[in-house]
Amino acid sequence: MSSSGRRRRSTAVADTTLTTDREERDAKAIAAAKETRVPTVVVDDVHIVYKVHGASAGKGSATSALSRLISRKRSPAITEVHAVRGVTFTAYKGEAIGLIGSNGSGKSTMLSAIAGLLPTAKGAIYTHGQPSLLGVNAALMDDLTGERNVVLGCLAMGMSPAQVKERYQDIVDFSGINEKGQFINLPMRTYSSGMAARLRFSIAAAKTHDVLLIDEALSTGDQAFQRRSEARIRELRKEAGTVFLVSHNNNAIRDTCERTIWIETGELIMDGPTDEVVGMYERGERP
Ligand SMILES: Nc1ncnc2c1ncn2[C@@H]1O[C@H](COP(=O)(O)OP(=O)(O)OP(=O)(O)O)[C@@H](O)[C@H]1O
Repeated sequence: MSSSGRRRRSTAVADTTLTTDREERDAKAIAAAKETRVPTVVVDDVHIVYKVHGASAGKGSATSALSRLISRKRSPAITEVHAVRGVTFTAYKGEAIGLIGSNGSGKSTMLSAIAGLLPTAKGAIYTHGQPSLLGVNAALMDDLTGERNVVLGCLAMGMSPAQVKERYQDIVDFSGINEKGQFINLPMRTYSSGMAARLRFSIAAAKTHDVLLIDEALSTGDQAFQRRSEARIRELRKEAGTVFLVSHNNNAIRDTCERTIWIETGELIMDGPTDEVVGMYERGERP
């Protein structure tokens, strides 16, 4: 065999070992979570429907809006978007669960509903403890400095001023915002979208959450930050509750979550060990 052939084979052997290790880890984690059996989130046949007002308003231009005003025509009918269709699953304490699926499949909608930000049209969601949604849109104030946002964000999460003082430097260091200058003293509007997302993640990750819902936060940081945040998610999981992670980065899902739920057009396609589910998703297969 040529040396490159040998190299290829040894890489393949290493890959298989990695996969087997991961499969073993995932199976153990799922079994442990089921053994302790403390359900943290129960999603029972949930349907979520967005109601879009004036969606069929013709061209949607200023002229057509003005002509509607002048002619006093009633606003057009409400259009419904059925984003989640009969999804059912139970999450247990200590689990980190990945949510995957193509664009518009309903992942973010599902997270918002678990966080209690969207009502269900049918079915119910029960949570044990307080779910916290950490999305790329989590509210920080653009005109305030990073420093003020850290303080306000921590207070808003229920930390005491003394706890904020104690954790402040760790949060700034974790975010890496100051790696390229004293950005923490500048208004948030001067941050790149990646920097802002890193700061949001760092603030939310400073606290132990009962149920932490993370929407795409990991894909915005650079490699070093992604590694730090993956390690922090593992810690958070140990410390307390359940972590949900929505991401298009399958490697982040593989490294962070032992269980994955695959949603497509609002329906649950598969729920099981990450390697199995992500593997099928990547191969374009269906169970
Ligand atoms: N505020 C909204 N109003 C109306 N429809 C919405 C709204 N937000 C999402 N939708 C629709 O709901 C469906 C699910 O969207 P959602 O954002 O949950 O998907 P996603 O899986 O998170 O997508 P992506 O991977 O692109 O972030 C899509 O058809 C989308 O167009």
